[in-house]
Amino acid sequence: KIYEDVSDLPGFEYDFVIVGGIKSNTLRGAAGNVVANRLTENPDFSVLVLEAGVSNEGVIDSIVPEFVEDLLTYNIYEWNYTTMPQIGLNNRTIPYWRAHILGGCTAHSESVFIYSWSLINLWRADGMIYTRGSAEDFNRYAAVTGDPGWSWDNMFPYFLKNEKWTPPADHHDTNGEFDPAVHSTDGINSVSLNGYPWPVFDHHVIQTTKELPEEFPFNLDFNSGHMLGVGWLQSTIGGGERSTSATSYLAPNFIQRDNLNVLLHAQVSRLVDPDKTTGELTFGGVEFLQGGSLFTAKATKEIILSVGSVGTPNILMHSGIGDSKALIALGIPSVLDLPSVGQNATEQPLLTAAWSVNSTQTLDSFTHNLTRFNEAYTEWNRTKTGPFVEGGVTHIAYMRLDADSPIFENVTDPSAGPDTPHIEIRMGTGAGFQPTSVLGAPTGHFMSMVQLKAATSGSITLQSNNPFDPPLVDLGLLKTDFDIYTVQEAVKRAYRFVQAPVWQDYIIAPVTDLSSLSTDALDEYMRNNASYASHLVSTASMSPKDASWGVVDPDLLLKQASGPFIPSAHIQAATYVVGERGADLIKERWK
Ligand SMILES: Cc1cc2nc3c(=O)[nH]c(=O)nc-3n(C[C@H](O)[C@H](O)[C@H](O)COP(=O)(O)OP(=O)(O)OC[C@H]3O[C@@H](n4cnc5c(N)ncnc54)[C@H](O)[C@@H]3O)c2cc1C
Repeated sequence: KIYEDVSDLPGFEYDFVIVGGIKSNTLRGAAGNVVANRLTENPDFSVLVLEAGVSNEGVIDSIVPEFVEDLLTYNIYEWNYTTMPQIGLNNRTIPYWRAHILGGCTAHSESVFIYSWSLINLWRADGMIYTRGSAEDFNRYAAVTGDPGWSWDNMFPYFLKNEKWTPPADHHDTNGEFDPAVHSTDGINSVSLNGYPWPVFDHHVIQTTKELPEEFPFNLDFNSGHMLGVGWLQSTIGGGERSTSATSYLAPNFIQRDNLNVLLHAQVSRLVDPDKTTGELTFGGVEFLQGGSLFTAKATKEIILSVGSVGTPNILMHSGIGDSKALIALGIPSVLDLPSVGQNATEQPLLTAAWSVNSTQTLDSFTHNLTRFNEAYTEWNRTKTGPFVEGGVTHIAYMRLDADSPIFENVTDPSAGPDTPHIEIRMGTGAGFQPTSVLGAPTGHFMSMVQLKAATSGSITLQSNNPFDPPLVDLGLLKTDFDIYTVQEAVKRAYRFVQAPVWQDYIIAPVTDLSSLSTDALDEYMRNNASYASHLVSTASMSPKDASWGVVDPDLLLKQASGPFIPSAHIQAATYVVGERGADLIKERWK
């Protein structure tokens, strides 16, 4: 059952208390709901999920795939963080999106509409993109943690357990657009190919893989563990609606379980009642705030912290778990000295390139024209079909830097292996990916590409001992030579992509000609325009049981004394399977 008011809660003691869940209308908060669903499969377990955010029920921007970023502008669905000045971005501070809604960030990812001059400008971030990462990514997790359970072969069944492969909204023939052998129709979370065709643009992309097959080979399915090449986008969308961890794992049939309780508007401040008498540190429960009052929920078996990569270190540090010197300096008594808490914060930088095009078959036709926008919305409302059933991206290209790239003279290759990309270029019709500041007046028809990859390192730290003050978020964007080199190389690849003969009559001109910029000028452009992919990881990193670094052990248990590796992908799929395996590990401990 989902409760809005603490006074309706059946009690304050449960077997498991899960902090952080997500409801359906935004795009995040994936893992907590997965664990809640799987634990309550056992009717003997009682579970409480505490979620600070609001309900996703009926939040239209979290349901219509095309409205992906709207929620980012509505403050109640957002934690409203702002980053620290980013040295690599010429000291810019930027808003850092984190969902404040049931379903977490899976419920609030993509599109911001700003209505002005009767035009609709769209600045698209990211959303619903379903990419699992490379087999090598997972095999590296297994090797680094010393637990083969995290290998690709062992995690693959969890992808199938999570995923419910669904026909696209337009029911088009999907033959040749994915590999059914690596998908499952038996899972919980809907995944589909795009459900609205862009025949002209689609043809140009696929034709490029034929005209430039060496640099841009076609990849039937980048979710097979082998990501390199250009493939059709897969998204967490089903029946023309966004699928989130709240809509899938907390769907009505699951939420009716008597042993599953979800309390919204419950912001957890810290873990309470630390006890070291048995030699092992335990906590008795969690303290949370609702309606101006503090309450405590007790867990008799386990507390599961699943509050995302900003929230998790924040709660740990306010509970006295972290770098003890830094905590004591803020007046927080140290309970466990774990200096890795909040460190290694790893994000993917993102830069956009856009071109005006000689075609009216673009998303701009709908987003720049209120009449067509309303027609499309009406179609979506009536039949869950039309251009609003997807987020705007059509394909993704994954590629590696050349093995003899000069950057490797001084930097060790950070990728997980030779079958793992350094660069992602995702593409689609429309100026949607282009910040309006770069585009100017967003009239006309465009196509755009987004480059991301690389790995930066920042941190989540505290500004005070008040758990309700926002933490300090440093993404460390574009701080390293490798990141700068890789984003520059990604820009060059994007321009080489559109040099395939097929684009000749289609492209009119780049919005900003990045190919004509000198290395220094491109560097400056990146620093002034780059953003992030919303893929923060590693702030509570996993390490081998006996390692002196890290925050959790390979069983996902907080370690006494416990290297950031971001998957070469968007990260909701990885989050879902960590939740799935995490639930199995907990069930195993308590069977
Ligand atoms: C704008 C955006 C777009 C994205 N697009 C994509 C994409 O296209 N594809 C993809 O694969 N990934 C995408 N991601 C990333 C993906 O959504 C996240 O990796 C994933 O949701 C992480 O899940 P999580 O459970 O770790 O944390 P979150 O999703 O952040 O969930 C944490 C939950 O905990 C709650 N919480 C936090 N603090 C507290 C507290 N103190 N007390 C109680 N509750 C609390 C939050 O409100 C939230 O509901 C996107 C992320 C964003 C922000």
